[in-house]
Amino acid sequence: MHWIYKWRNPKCNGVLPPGSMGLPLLGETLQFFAPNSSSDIHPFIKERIKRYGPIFRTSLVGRPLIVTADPDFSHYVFQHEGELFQSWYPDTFTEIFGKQNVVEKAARRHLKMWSEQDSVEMKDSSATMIFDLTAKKLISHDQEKSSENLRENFVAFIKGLISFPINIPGTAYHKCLQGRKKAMKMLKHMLEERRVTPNKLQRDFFDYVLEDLQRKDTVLTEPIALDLMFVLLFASFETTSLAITYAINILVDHPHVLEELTAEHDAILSKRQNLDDGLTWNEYKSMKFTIQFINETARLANIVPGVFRKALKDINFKGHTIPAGWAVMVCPPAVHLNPSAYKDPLVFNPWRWEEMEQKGASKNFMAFGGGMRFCVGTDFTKVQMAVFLHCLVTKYRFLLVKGGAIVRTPGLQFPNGVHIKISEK
Ligand code: HEM
Repeated sequence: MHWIYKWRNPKCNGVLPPGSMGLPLLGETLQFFAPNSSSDIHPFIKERIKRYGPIFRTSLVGRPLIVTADPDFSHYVFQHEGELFQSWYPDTFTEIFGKQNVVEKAARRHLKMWSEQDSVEMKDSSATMIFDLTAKKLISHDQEKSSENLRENFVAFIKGLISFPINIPGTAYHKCLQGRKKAMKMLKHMLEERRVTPNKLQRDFFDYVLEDLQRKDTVLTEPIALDLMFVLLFASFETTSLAITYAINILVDHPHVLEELTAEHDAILSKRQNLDDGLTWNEYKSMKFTIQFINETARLANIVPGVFRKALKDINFKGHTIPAGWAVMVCPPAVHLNPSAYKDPLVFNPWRWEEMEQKGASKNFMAFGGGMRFCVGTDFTKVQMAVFLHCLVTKYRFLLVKGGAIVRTPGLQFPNGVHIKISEK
């Protein structure tokens, strides 16, 4: 009884935010992961905001946690990185790579291939496209030629990312650790090979990292460099492919949006002298509606349902105390679906971005995080999506053949896939 009492009433040198710690050990994990098919704020969060307000406590996967749906507190968490809060992810700093013609070539090649099939499942196919491209640019990994399945290791890693830390064979956590271990082993092996035989013909991001490792004034160490490669590969392919799939799903359902998008891209081609030339940076910069469309996609897709931090000290905010050591989950969907920030928040309306901030983070838009750890891949993702959409709408038409339903667990999922038929115009 004493133990249960202590579980339900954790120690705090002030006033803990209201909420329930759920069952001993399990906490409220099962409710958090319960699938939900609405696009609205996940019922786990919505019910608790109603009951306790926008900052509440809970326990997930064995950890005490403060959830914030409060724009001010979420902003405060992002702004005090390193001082009051610390990320749960490995420390990395990086620079993003890429020339858009590489992206365009990949998009054209894949679209052509897909148009020759009866139908394609967008989530899997776009993940393959993005992973192939990123893995090639970062580490010259060619999935088709390699005997090892690097992507499979990342999929296992992602699936177990938020799970009970029980490391026995069969659990998602165990598979996650194994996935990371195998991927890290492959990366380490590559690094050792590269040291012996540097890549001279076609340099990739790994070569730049290796070069930096050899400099005297570098802050990089081998483990940091390997972590960096791992984080970049992991962060890039699942997120962007979900965003592309969500975008296609939207276009299928919103012909007037597709019409305006197509008009913008047709206009780009009509101004170009040689149609075979690739997209230019200026053309990308002129894609005003496309960027509004991408922002609205990021707002409603809510690909990252929670951003995690750990409180470094006791923190007092708006009458609540966040005890040192507790985890904090900033909840972007609650901010993105707040009717006082977005009129009719569940309606897909890219035109609303005409009056809103066009890029970056704000208190009301945190699809890519905020503060010091703001997503380094934001611009790369936007370029990738814009180039893909350009290649798609200028040359192809598409229709949904099967699937398209959305479930959140609470991460975005397409349980029956999004099967589309693509054909040349
Ligand atoms: C739709 C696509 C994407 C979404 C929604 C997204 C979302 C996010 C969010 C919310 C964060 C903040 C995490 C935090 O504060 O703890 C983040 C960080 C990060 N993202 Fe992305 N991301 C996307 C694409 C990418 C891509 C394409 C890359 C790399 C090529 C990338 C690399 C990173 C890295 C390395 C960080 C960590 C930065 C740090 O910890 O300092 N992301 N992303």
